[in-house]
Amino acid sequence: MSTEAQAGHLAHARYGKDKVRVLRVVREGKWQHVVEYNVCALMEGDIETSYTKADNSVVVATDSVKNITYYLAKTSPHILHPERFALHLGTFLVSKYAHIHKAFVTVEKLRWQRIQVDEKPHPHSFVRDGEDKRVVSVEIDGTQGKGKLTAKVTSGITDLLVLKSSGSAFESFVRDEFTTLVDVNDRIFSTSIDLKYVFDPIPVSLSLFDAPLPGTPGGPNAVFAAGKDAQLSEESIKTVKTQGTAWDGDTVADDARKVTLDVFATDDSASVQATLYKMAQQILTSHKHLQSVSYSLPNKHYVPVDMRYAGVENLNPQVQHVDGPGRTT
Ligand SMILES: O=c1[nH]c(=O)c2[nH]c(=O)[nH]c2[nH]1
Repeated sequence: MSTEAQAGHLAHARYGKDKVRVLRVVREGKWQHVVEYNVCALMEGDIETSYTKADNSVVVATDSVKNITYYLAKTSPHILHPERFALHLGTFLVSKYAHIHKAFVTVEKLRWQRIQVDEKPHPHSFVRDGEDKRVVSVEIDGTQGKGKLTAKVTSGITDLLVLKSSGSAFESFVRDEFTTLVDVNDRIFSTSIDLKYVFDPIPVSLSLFDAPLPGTPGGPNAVFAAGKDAQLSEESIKTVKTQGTAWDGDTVADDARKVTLDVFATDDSASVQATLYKMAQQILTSHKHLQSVSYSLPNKHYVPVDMRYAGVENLNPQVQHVDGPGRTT
């Protein structure tokens, strides 16, 4: 909420529930799938009087928002796919409550990868193989009418920690009275990568989540009516004309992570700026339904230790210490 101090009126109101933690197991015969999400679901609409007149009749309790999140975590056929789950939850909130006109859902997906036993994936055992998270933010806009919902989806990665011990230089930058940094043609490059990409907006409606997607025999509802946990099979998703859109967020996410790591590893980096741009260009070139890509790569500086105190020339530096972060976006 914000109020304008002088006029003393309500300028903006948005509320909901944050940090709803969901672990969902989907059983498919011997194979089990798990997702762990941190969910934030916020709403806007005709809710001003709850702030200005203590009128709780317009308040869907944040506790109910938490319960809806768990309800859809149990029943949504889209639960294993963060973009589609976030779209379902946001669409549900705006569709169910006449006076709620916008929903803002963020889903953070933690990494649980299958444990490989003797190089074979285990059916129900998983390992946290990195602290980076996939983050999906969805805005459902119902201000043009409940029959005309549109969704803006921004996805990405946070906290992807990387380091390369060679293949990075930083030379020929502005040199003046404020410059103390020396040119280096071979340095450590380490950073915690944050990536965001914005999909083309898509139309949504609640029936889209319940009815079969085109090319999906029987549709998700049929499966749930039969009392089974299920997901849309990957095969059926591929037949749907959704490639590269927010519906297909898993494919884009896998590729974006791969491109990020590949370019980081293989680029003969002239600077953080130049490497970052190459990553973004590659993602945009191969994903036509993305409107923009942005990266943040705060440089984690490792500085060679001057070891002349011990009579040691720390050349081709093998001992380095960590300096505070620069920030490049
Ligand atoms: O790749 C870099 N870009 C910079 O802008 C910068 N600034 C700095 O001090 N070191 C680096 N490295």
